[in-house]
Amino acid sequence: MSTDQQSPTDGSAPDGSTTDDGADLLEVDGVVKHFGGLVANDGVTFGVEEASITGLIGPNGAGKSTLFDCITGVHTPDEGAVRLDGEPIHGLSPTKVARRGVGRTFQTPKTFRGMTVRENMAFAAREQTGETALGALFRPGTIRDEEAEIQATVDETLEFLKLDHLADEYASGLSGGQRKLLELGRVLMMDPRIILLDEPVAGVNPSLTEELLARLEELNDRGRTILFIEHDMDVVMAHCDRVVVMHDGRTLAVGPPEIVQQDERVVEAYLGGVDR
Ligand SMILES: Nc1ncnc2c1ncn2[C@@H]1O[C@H](COP(=O)(O)OP(=O)(O)OP(=O)(O)O)[C@@H](O)[C@H]1O
Repeated sequence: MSTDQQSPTDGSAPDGSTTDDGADLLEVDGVVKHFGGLVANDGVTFGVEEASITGLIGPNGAGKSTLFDCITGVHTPDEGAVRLDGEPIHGLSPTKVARRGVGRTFQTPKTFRGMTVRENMAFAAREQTGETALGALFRPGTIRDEEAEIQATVDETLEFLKLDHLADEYASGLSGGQRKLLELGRVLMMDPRIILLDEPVAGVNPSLTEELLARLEELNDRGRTILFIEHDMDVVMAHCDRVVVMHDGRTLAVGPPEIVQQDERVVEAYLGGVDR
């Protein structure tokens, strides 16, 4: 990546690493991803500080979802590295990346519609431990203890998300916003170090949007690191400590929202209509 993609006023070093005090939990380092002749990610570089809320923004087609796919093991970058706590995670399978502590939600939530809310949550925890039927057969006592622990965490998490009154409803009966909360719940059951959310409030009604954002803030207050893609600039400005702007597959700017919002290249590329 050429160094001139980073804003000199953006709080990041020319190579995209942060110069703030906090350590970067997630490092995206020169990630390149081609689809045939199309370069969807072209040297994307930035860091996500531990216990921060970072927003990833950029026009349609900027390469944001592709980058999430490169971070979470759906795609292997053609070049560059993704590190969690200093350890490379690029090239691992999505399951392995999840087990390392990277949780992810999708634009369209992935829940099992034929399972109840409670079953969806418990299933996510079992997926994370990789428990097999054969293993369960040989360790019945341990499994009973683990199961009780899972159910207790399910109850606690549903209460936290204010979904406890829906515990025995089928996921198919939930609204879109409730399904997004359930998907967040499934991710929390995996106890991730960092949560990646792809447009968490898109298409969610205003009261549930507030609920979801409040839950994210609370998770962050408890030390959870969050990276989310969002098109709603009011949400980004109100809730993010740092913003990463992507354009044409590249990192255009990285920094605090109020600084990034005033970066002329960002305004030109993306924020033209935002009041400053
Ligand atoms: N699997 C794929 N095969 C071919 N091209 C792809 C694939 N996935 C993404 N692309 C292309 O890569 C570019 C970046 O797409 P991507 O979905 O990552 O952008 P985005 O910033 O997430 O956009 P949006 O905000 O619309 O979701 C686009 O030109 C897209 O058409």
